[in-house]
Amino acid sequence: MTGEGLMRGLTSGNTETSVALVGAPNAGKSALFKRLTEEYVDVSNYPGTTLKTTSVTVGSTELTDTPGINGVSSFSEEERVTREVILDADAVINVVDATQLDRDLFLTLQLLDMGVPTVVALNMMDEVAADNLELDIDALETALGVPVIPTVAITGSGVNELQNRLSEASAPPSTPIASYYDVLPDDIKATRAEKTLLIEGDEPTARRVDTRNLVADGGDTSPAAIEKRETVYRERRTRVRSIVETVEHATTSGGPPMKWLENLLMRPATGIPIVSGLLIAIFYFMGVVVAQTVVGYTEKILFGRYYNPAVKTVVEDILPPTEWAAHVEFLLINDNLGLLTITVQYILGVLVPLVAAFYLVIGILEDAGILPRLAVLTDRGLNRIGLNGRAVVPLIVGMGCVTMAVISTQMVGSRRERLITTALLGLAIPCSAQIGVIMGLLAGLGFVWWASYLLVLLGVLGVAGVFLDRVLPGDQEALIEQLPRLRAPRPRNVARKVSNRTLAFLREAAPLFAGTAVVVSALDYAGVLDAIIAALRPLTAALGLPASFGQVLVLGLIRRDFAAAGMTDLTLGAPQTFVGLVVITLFVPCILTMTMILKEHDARSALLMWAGSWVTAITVGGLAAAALEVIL
Ligand SMILES: Nc1nc2c(ncn2[C@@H]2O[C@H](COP(=O)(O)OP(=O)(O)OP(=O)(O)O)[C@@H](O)[C@H]2O)c(=O)[nH]1
Ligand SMILES: [Mg+2]
Repeated sequence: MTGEGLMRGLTSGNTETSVALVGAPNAGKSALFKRLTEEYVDVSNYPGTTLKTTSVTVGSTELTDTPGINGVSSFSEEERVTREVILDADAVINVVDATQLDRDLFLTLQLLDMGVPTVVALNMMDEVAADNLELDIDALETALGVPVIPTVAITGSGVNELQNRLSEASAPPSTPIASYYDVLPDDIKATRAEKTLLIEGDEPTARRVDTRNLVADGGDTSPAAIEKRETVYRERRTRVRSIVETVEHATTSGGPPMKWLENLLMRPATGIPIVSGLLIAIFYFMGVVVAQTVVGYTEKILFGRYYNPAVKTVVEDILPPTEWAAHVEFLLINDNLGLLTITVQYILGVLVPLVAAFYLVIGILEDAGILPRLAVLTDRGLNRIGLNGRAVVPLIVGMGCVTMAVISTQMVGSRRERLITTALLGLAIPCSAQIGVIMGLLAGLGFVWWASYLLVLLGVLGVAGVFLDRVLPGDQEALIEQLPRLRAPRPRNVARKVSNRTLAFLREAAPLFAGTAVVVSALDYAGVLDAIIAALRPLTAALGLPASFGQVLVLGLIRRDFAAAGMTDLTLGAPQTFVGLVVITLFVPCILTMTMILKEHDARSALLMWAGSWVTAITVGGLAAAALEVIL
């Protein structure tokens, strides 16, 4: 679209007109917003994608994308946000899902009752035919008394006409609700919108308009007000039903095309096997294909064989043979965390593939409408450890890569649950790099050791989950998911998301990680790491392990798989190996993960998790060593 006004007719002079896209969750508001403004916003196949408003000015029109709502009352945070935008807007584009008229027209009628100038974008028109429905658009236009424009936001069909007819935005001069206005005091100073909301018992409106005469006491939630609201709602529902009956007709029998799959997914007997299969596939793709094969290649071949040696040669050639240059050289190209070598390798060779793969999988799940279903099916089990079903993806992803999982806690919802998920991930979920080595060592010891290891981990996971659930303030958040229909993911949308999110992630994470790496390198150079190894001697002795295990732990501060690999270099008996493996699994997250925890949470939580891992690892390891002493 070009720079002329979005609403050609409504625009008067240079003053700006504000137009808001308003509609039910998942109706396609953001997809339409993208079409109208060419501005990137997230479009996903689940309700609640948009949580904040986004505004863009095109010509002299400011267009705002809003969080989805089912009505203009002020109950949830999203409803409050959208309500304010509606009250301030000169006009709204009411996005209606054409396959959900019964649900969506309630909001439409409410907007019209409020007298908000409205045009209706009748979206998802492509799915109407697939659902074996037929809509009489002229009849709908007549019934509503405002323009109704059929659209398909993802293809852009109808968008031009929508722009052309925006100037016709209007509301009928009067609607059935007007008959209730006389219950309000005569001298009340309120707009038509405010009067409507008052009758419906909207609290912020009651506070804004002087309602002292309106309700004697008991505020706006008095029984009288609630009764009015219910009457108004009931009548509006009746009007919706009668409109739907006139405009919607079924063509042939049969349901939406993916309905059978939706049914299979929601029935536990079939849903749980399908979802388990899916989770295994995700684990395999992220944990094996990407975290091991792809990253193995980028790390060992691209960086190990070509990039790092080349950079080293160049740096060594350039720097003069002086003492200060030796310091600089260490910071730049040391083999643990050199700023130009290993740090770049971690960011580009490890993080980028992991993060992009994660966003790819999530993008596909989001677009297909699978995420909310995964959450619903796993909700029960996760409730026991203070989480809800939305934590399932991070926990699975964690077995691939804990760093990636910490990022994926973004989808968990409440801060409290994100903290619990992150803490559990950091504590007791080994990442794939570790799992490989650990499984190898355990396989050598035999099944009993393997099973005991698993039991210890699950025990720690359970205890830690229950503990955090108890001590963290706040309540567990119930999972309320409206299930979107299943749709084929759109490659372009997924690709766009992957690149946008990966770049955004890199911009934030790369400097943070580089900073951490320099600090750790400096500590290493100053001999602090060696001092730590020495200081750890009493601890390793208490665990019944040789002093060289201290070295393993210090490697583990940097990367967990370094620690695991370090274990293979030690010659230990079965009980010692077992204790050592338990300790390095529960031990602190790697510095890449710590960087992410720092980015996603606050410094205090990150430090607590880090310290908590030390304590847990040593305590559980010590207990295991003591128990083995008694048993064996
Ligand atoms: N088939 C079809 N799919 C559409 C159409 N418009 C949007 N979608 C898809 O519907 C889903 C929801 O689109 P969004 O634009 O994110 O919906 P929204 O109204 O912004 O949703 P919230 O932000 O959650 O309130 C996405 O998967 C879109 O690709 C359409 O006209 N036809
Ligand atoms: Mg949206």
